[in-house]
Amino acid sequence: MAVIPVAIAGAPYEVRVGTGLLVGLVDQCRGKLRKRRVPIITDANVHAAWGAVIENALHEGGHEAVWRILPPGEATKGWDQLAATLDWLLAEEVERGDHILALGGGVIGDLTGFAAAVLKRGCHFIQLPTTLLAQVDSSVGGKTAINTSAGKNLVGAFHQPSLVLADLAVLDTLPRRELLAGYAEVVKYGLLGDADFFAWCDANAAAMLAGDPALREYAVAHSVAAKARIVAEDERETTGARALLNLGHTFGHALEAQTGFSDHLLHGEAVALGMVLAARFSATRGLMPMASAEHIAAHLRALGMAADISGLSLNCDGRSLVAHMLHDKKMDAGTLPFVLLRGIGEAFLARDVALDDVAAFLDKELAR
Ligand SMILES: NC(=O)c1ccc[n+]([C@@H]2O[C@H](COP(=O)([O-])OP(=O)(O)OC[C@H]3O[C@@H](n4cnc5c(N)ncnc54)[C@H](O)[C@@H]3O)[C@@H](O)[C@H]2O)c1
Ligand SMILES: O=C(O)C(=O)C[C@@H](O)[C@H](O)[C@H](O)COP(=O)(O)O
Ligand SMILES: [Zn+2]
Repeated sequence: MAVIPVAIAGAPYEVRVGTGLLVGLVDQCRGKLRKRRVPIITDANVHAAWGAVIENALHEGGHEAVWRILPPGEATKGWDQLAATLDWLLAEEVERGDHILALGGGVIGDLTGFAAAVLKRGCHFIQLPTTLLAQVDSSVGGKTAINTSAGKNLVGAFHQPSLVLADLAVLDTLPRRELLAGYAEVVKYGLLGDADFFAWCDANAAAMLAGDPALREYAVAHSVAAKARIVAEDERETTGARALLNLGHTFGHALEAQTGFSDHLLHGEAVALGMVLAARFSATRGLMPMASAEHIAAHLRALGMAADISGLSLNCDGRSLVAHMLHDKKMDAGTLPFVLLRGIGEAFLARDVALDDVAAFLDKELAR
């Protein structure tokens, strides 16, 4: 097992990465489960695949699982399910000192984390991430949120979990499409600040995705360590360090908004496309060779991922995608900083990007 400390001032915690952590859940959570009844929020797919394992683990440890099972999918991360979940937690008489368990992907983690942040002005939660994306990214760092009709993650809070248990065994039941979507957030760490890790991805991603256990553990632990370093430095995205984790997201969130936050385009798929767009846009500004941008696109394509928005049937122009971007949380006094690349492994925050240039660039990409 790899143990990665997340050194948030005032709220440090561990991310444990290994196989079989859920079977030993009560032991892993020692000192945190104060009551017999343990509230767990999950979705129907995860419950079907892993509910019994959790149920048994809690039972053997003298606890009882009390489930809230939500519909799978991005639409769950909204006002309706937040309100209903808060009402449920109140009915279950969850107290501030209790821990709520979030068993699922980023949708469940973001929603549960936000509910925990506002329930009684803040109670504890534990992340049990079950997607590759959630293990390498969303379960770590305390960004919690829901989507609104105006856009992605627009209502939320920074609220850190007390513990993250990334059990690699759960990846065995994850559909290939979800695995690939999660891989986008893995390779992101290479692209934004670690050229050696990108080279490792180039050499090992196919075998890692095919299920090699040692490669999986390395990919997850290395990604978590990269994220832990960044969020410990800039928990609330104020210095610019954490904003680099948004590589591909300004473009990606606009694509998600344009496709109605639906299964048509998963978050990770949008981020993969967004990273290629950020790289190509950087190249058009002379910041990096176009060959490097195309290397990224080719890397994703070789794994079976889409790398071109022209294949998406978006039925829109560049200007309408830019309109979605105006809701981006990085927006600052009328300007929108973009995470661009000076090369693979060299992301930076560009504050001088004209949105007309972005719209014109996107028009070309849509027609590619
Ligand atoms: N808070 C953050 O820092 C952060 C970071 C990245 C992404 N996110 C958010 O995370 C969300 C995407 O998360 P996601 O990609 O995990 O999607 P998700 O939570 O929708 O899960 C993907 C799908 O896989 C299923 N699933 C999950 N685990 C499974 C398993 N082990 N076996 C079988 N099926 C399983 C789910 O039911 C769902 O259908 C987006 O809303 C995104 O904005 C947040
Ligand atoms: O943790 C972060 O910081 C990230 O930006 C990670 C992203 O992968 C994630 O999708 C995040 O939710 C996007 O943040 P947002 O602030 O743009 O909503
Ligand atoms: Zn993301």
